[in-house]
Amino acid sequence: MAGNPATRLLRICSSQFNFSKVRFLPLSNRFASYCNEIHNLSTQTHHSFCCYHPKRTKFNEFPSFGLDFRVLVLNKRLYCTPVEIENPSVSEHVDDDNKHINQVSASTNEGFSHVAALDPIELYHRLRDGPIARKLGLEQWDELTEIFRCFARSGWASNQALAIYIGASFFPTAAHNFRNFFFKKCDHDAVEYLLSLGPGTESERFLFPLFVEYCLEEFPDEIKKFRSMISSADLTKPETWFPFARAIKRKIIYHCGPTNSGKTYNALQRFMEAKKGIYCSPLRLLAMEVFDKVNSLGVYCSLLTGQEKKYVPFGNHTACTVEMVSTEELYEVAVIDEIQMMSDVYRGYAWTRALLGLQADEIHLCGDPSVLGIVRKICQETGDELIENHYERFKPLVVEAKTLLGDIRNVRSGDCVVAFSRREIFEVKLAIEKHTNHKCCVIYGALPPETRRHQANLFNEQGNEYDILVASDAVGMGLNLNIRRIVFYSLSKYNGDKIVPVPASQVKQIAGRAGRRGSIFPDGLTTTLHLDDLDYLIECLQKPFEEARKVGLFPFFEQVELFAGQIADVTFSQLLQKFGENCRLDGYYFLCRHDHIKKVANMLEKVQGLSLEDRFNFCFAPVNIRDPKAMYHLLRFAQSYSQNVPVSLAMGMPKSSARNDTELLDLESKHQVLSMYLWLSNHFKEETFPYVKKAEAMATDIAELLGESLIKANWKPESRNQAKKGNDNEDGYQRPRSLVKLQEQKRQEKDLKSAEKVTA
Ligand SMILES: Nc1ncnc2c1ncn2[C@@H]1O[C@H](COP(=O)(O)OP(=O)(O)OP(=O)(O)O)[C@@H](O)[C@H]1O
Ligand SMILES: [Mg+2]
Repeated sequence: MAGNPATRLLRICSSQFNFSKVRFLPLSNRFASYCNEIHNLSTQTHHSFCCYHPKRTKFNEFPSFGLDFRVLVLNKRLYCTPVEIENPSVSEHVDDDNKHINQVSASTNEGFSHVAALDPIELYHRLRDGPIARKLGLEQWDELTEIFRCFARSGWASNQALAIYIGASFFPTAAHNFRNFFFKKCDHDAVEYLLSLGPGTESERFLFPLFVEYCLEEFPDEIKKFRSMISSADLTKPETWFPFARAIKRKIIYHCGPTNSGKTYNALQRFMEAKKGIYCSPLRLLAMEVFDKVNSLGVYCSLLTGQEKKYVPFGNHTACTVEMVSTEELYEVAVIDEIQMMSDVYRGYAWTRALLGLQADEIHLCGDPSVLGIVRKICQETGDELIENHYERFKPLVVEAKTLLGDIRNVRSGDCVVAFSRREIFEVKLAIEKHTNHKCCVIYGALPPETRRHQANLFNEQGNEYDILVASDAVGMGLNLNIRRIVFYSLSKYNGDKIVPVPASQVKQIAGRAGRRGSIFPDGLTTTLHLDDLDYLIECLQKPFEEARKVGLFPFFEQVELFAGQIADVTFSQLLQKFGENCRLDGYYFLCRHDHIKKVANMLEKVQGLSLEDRFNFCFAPVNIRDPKAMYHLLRFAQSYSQNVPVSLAMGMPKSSARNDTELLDLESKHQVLSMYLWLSNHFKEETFPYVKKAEAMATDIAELLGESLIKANWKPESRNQAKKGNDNEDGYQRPRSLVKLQEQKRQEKDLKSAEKVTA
């Protein structure tokens, strides 16, 4: 149906129902304009509209809980409350409620059912001012108790109550008091009507408007408090957070396409031509790759990551990690690489912030099409011009149907074997080096970028024996390596909770590392170790990009500080928790997950004397929360900082490269602590972190030791949590098994069992 939601809504109302009154519950800013429009239309259609809100203030003072709104028809009134965009359309709701109305009117023969048609305000006043209770029979009492019990537990009612600033935590109390109020009065008709409806949806919808009136009258303070809290946790309209960027009419160019299609290359061409440019990378390693490449082409470019600043004199260009980008400087050209990361549950906010906040005449976004729809909407809101450039892969990626037949000994020169855990990576390396003549380089997340780069170079260079790369998904984004074929060792990974299939988008990204244009293998191949996994690989590669429905946001410190002013006596971690529960977001934004931040916040709780801002910043330090040593050092750093004493490194330099996996893990851990020190020195007063030079030198040495260790590494891996035992025996070679297949078998067994149960 054409027209905006308000017009559509009104058309539905006028054509299907003969309403005399339409009543709105408090709504969003955006909804205010709908309301006004409905108001105007009401005069044209001769319907009378009663617009309602708790504080009798203007509509445009109401907050939003979403972009769209939900319409409920109750007792011949239309209730509109905002809902998330993916909820069913207006007309569906109206149709549903139409049924309800029909049911209600079908029972109007009963003497009591006229209460259903009463104005809820009128009915509420009747209850409030009426005489004290009539006696209820035991059965009636029980039934009515059950009806109110259902109401107090109703997710629907609790959700709707947010619109009048009854928070989810207060809702049960409010519902309990409302129940007592109702029982005290026990208006005959209302009770009879409720008993005729019984517990459930219909009684909830009958009670809700009365509940609203009751709350507005009884809980003005709670409502006020919740309202202030809500408005201080307002993350709606994030585009307005960057007024300077809004003052510029920016040109956004979306380089949209699959991997290895030249997106970053083309964006970088414009970057290098500009007088001043910034390149935002998802990874330190990729920022370094661009830094090297651009400088080698004669364009002076600096490097900026959380841990390092390399200023190139006279350089007007910077390659940075996306978290580090400044929204205060002016650029001619900015590049935001891997823009689809906006929808990443943990880090998405950094991309969203860059897109909304960058002050640049031209912003080049490179990525797959998954966030194109949202970028279009954002550009409409910011008023920026959007140009879409679509790309195809230079050469198609070919799937090798033969696979490695479950035998890792079938690897060939130029292969990159991808495994999803550190343990597997070393198992693969060990097996390949033991049973073939190949040597392996390794790349995984816990290695410093310098070591990863060193390993990548060793693999890229021809003429040495290191012709196989064994890597984790850390190899997946944007990097250009000399890979002929990507072999998936498995297609399942541990997601922190359980083993799950690797998502299709990630499989595509990783497979896209094979056969890069300009590399010595321009024709890319991909396959799996196991024949059993091949179907899943093909399925992933064929799957169209899924459109992201939301992109990430995270509050600035100032927003958290404002919120903190509304809540007394909570720890910082509780504060973040409460912010998460109460913040308001527009329909296509979500609040990024921050479990790891809360974990750090909890640990730092015992450190006294840190300001809220210091705490906030410490929580973003890059630390592996599962590594107790790293957590211990972070705590120590924070303690020294809070006492304003120079933060020491307190760490000895390892003498030699690792001789076993424990020593390797120790080197990784030590490097991560140094990296954290450097990060903190860049984010806090420099004088409190006086050992930056020493930390840098140690980090470089450890990265080198790690490189040496990896070349020698021929031991069995130990994971940090030595959970599962490997399946290879001591002497011979045992083929690994397909996890996808195992899972599938398990699922089938489970299905079979439950089917047997059913037939039994
Ligand atoms: N027009 C070109 N001339 C020469 N080389 C090019 C050209 N376009 C791209 N390349 C090279 O092809 C390779 C892949 O290009 P690029 O990195 O831009 O791909 P992409 O689409 O960004 O891939 P991904 O999604 O994996 O990041 C790079 O090594 C790049 O230098
Ligand atoms: Mg790229």
